[in-house]
Amino acid sequence: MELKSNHSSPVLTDPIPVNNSRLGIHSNLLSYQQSGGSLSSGKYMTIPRKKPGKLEDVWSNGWLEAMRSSSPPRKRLIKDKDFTIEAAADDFDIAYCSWMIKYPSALKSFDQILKNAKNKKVAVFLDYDGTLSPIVDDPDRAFMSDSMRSAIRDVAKYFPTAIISGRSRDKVYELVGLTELYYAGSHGMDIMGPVSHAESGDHPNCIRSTDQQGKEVNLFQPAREFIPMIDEAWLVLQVLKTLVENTKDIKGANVENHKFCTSVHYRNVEEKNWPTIAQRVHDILKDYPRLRLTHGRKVLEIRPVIDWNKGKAVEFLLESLGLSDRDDVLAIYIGDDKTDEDAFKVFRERNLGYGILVSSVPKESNAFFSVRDPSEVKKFLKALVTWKKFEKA
Ligand SMILES: O=P(O)(O)OC[C@H]1O[C@H](O[C@H]2O[C@H](CO)[C@@H](O)[C@H](O)[C@H]2O)[C@H](O)[C@@H](O)[C@@H]1O
Repeated sequence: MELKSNHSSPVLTDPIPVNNSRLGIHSNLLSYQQSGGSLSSGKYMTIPRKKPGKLEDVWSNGWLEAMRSSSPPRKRLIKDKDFTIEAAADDFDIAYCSWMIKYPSALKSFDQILKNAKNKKVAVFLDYDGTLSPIVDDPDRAFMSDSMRSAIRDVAKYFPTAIISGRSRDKVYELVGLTELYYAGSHGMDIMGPVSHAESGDHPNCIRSTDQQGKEVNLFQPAREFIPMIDEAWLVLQVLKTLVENTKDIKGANVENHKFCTSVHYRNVEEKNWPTIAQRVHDILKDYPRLRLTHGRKVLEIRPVIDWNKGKAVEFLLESLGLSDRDDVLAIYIGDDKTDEDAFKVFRERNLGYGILVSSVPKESNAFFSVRDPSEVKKFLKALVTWKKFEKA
């Protein structure tokens, strides 16, 4: 892929070397001294023992409601004054079908999508978890199937293709393992792309580096225009350590390091302990005004308050690829999570192309179309490739 933009965002080098063994740290795998010096001196920071806040905090600010509604079960619970019953599959299917009037199947609407893609340059943006890999209990085992990998490899032969994930860039690259793609990690705050043209290296936003296999790549940290990212990575590292320490007694809690953001998983935490985990995170964040919280699928995501998200990352990539503000470009974004809504919104507002929501339950979205699950994502990607092959032939 060719990088052409004159986007004003400068680029930083990797500020803090990421030690891969620290990715996906489980709460009880990282030990701390209770007191000590600073991180930079190689010792441990002091983790203040704080007075816990009140549980009312997380009720009143809506965290618990958001936690309960993330990743809803397939069957709906119907609540009555005296009893709770599971809605019958038929009722559920009716609800899903009426929802699909608003968000039609991207597979069934494929001809309509193609009609608009004709004679246009298509760019493909893909979220990772829940989109390319099924949601599983252990984030370290969210593997993509070989057939999905091969579908994406084919897509990248014909279209500029990027993976946009909340995970760290290194982690998502490790999971996908294709050198020909762009990878936007930490919700787009850390972008890596293939070196395909000599001029890419001259790009003002880009520095040349090598990936884990020693292959040359281009690196971008576009949010630098807002704030030095090295400071943010430092802040996230501090909060990560405190989060690990303060959640280690909650069975099933898992804190992941994504370099510019961090995730606190509660998928494996008993629901009765969700208020506790929410309150602990809330108490810690009170001391970090430069960090904010967003909700994902049974995960609390902590990231810098900077005005950067998956939507901005898509805009940045399109511009960098010379595909911005052009009538002959159609972008497609496929994602399943709340953070993907930032991208869907940008797609709608700027008429960039089509957002496709991956969901097997009805939910409100800024996407145009829907698919049920990663297997339908794969079908869609394969169909795109088949169309392009025939168009070229
Ligand atoms: O932007 P994404 O690529 O969708 O990343 C968002 C989060 O994805 C991962 O968590 C989710 O998937 C896990 C594995 O299936 C699942 O166990 C978890 O409950 C989901 O929230 C990742 O582990 C998180 O760090 C990302 O923030």
